[in-house]
Amino acid sequence: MREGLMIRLMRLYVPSCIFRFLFPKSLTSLPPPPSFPTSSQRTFCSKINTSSSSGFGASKAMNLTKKQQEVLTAISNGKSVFLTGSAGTGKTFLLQQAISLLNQIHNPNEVFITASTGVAACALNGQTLHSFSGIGLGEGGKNLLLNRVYKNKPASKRWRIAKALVIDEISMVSGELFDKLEFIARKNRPNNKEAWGGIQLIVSGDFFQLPPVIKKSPSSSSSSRSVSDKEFAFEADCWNSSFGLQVELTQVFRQSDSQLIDLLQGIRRGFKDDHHLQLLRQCCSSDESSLASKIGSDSSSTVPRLYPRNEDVKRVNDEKLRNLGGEIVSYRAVDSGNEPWKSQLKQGMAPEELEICLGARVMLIKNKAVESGLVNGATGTIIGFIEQKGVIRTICPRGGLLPKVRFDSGREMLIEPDSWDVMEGETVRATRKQVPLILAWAISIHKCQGMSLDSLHTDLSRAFGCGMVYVALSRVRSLAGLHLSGFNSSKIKAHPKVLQFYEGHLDSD
Ligand SMILES: Nc1ncnc2c1ncn2[C@@H]1O[C@H](COP(=O)(O)OP(=O)(O)OP(=O)(O)O)[C@@H](O)[C@H]1O
Repeated sequence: MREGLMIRLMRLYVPSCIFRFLFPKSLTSLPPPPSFPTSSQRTFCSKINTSSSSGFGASKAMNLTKKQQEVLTAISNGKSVFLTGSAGTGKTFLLQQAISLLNQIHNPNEVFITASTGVAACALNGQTLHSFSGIGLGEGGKNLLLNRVYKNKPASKRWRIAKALVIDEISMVSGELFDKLEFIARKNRPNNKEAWGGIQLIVSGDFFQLPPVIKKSPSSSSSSRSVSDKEFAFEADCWNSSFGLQVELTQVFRQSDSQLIDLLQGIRRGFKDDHHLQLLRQCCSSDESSLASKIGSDSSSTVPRLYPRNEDVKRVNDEKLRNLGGEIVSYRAVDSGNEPWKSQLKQGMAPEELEICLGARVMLIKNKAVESGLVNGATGTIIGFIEQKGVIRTICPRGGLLPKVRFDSGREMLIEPDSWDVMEGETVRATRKQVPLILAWAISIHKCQGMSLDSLHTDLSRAFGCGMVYVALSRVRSLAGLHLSGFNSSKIKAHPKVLQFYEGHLDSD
């Protein structure tokens, strides 16, 4: 870290011919400095337009809040940071800024971008935490996992050379795993006795959102230590020594309606306030026909349905597609690269096979034209298929038939294939090429974590566990766009340990 800062400072103050002589490699690998606003430009809030863009991942010209700025300053000072906050407070947005900053401070080949889920990893062009760390499924004691990493040469090299490690969606990493990874980091870096062997750690997520999937061992008896002892990462023994700064962002950008923000803050904490329940009941429409009579059948058919379970998502999308009765056009993804990175492509948003037809409801899963709102999460309808020369023939049927989408904003666009990389430092390890669309009549709540939607309908009758209701509801931008069915206040749940963790000791704005 100190070396990176020194290079940046010298770059500012040393004549370029001398700098090039001193750091021939660094000079070519360091991109221009980050363009986040300086402290004198902290005129946030009033300049923010929260309603115009659809989807997530759009990086418009925005000013950072004081807290967001502080996080970047701490990172450039070499601190390890835990970044949290409720849905829509800009964690992902800030993480993207942090990644470009880290890539300027360090050699990008020594900066590793990971996430606990394939969807989140693909969204950041990173790899899953499991594939980065070389621990396989992560089952077994820490020494067993360490030996597995020692035998995996590329993985132990990653641990040795890492200067910075980014972990997104930390809420889905258990405390048990967090401790094991810290142990592996330290053992691979014996010269540095600090936590994580001195790797700068940038961790982001909201523990009130989806929790880790804990496999209960069938052999565990009451006397043996349960796997759920350290269920959440903040319960890890090494948690506090891992960070120089733990920050909670509190300013919500996704929603601007204070009534909705207040309602979501309550649900996040598992509160069942009468006033909030009353508001939610007003959003209920018992079935599809009552939703249609409430908002009109044209509008109701375009509202994405969020379901807790994948089988419901598949059933609804298949049913709606077949009901249109049009000729199905299929797009088959082309994958390249080696294992284990290639397998991670299957966990991302881009489907192996995309089946669509005229009239199908679709969602964009890549930013196409940020300035016109054609970003990740924008929804629309297929209005035609047009033959195009020069596209990847193996993906597209009949040697180049591309789908044309009319987005809900009114913009139309021919959607060309795009690519998703699994990166390790600056090296591309695997790539999927596919048309960047998914069917959007229905989406799973797990996959929509991170999205912003103008409207949604969610059937919560099969919701399970803590945080699921909160994740579903917090995707919407306004109360007018929120439609519910199967709602039951008993499904609003926050974990008591999470509540306790957020009480007090985080630095918030
Ligand atoms: N400083 C800012 N000014 C204006 N808009 C911002 C700012 N920070 C973030 N945003 C916008 O707020 C929206 C939500 O941000 P983001 O998706 O990063 O939130 P998040 O905390 O990651 O949410 P979730 O937990 O649901 O994934 C995005 O449209 C983002 O561009």
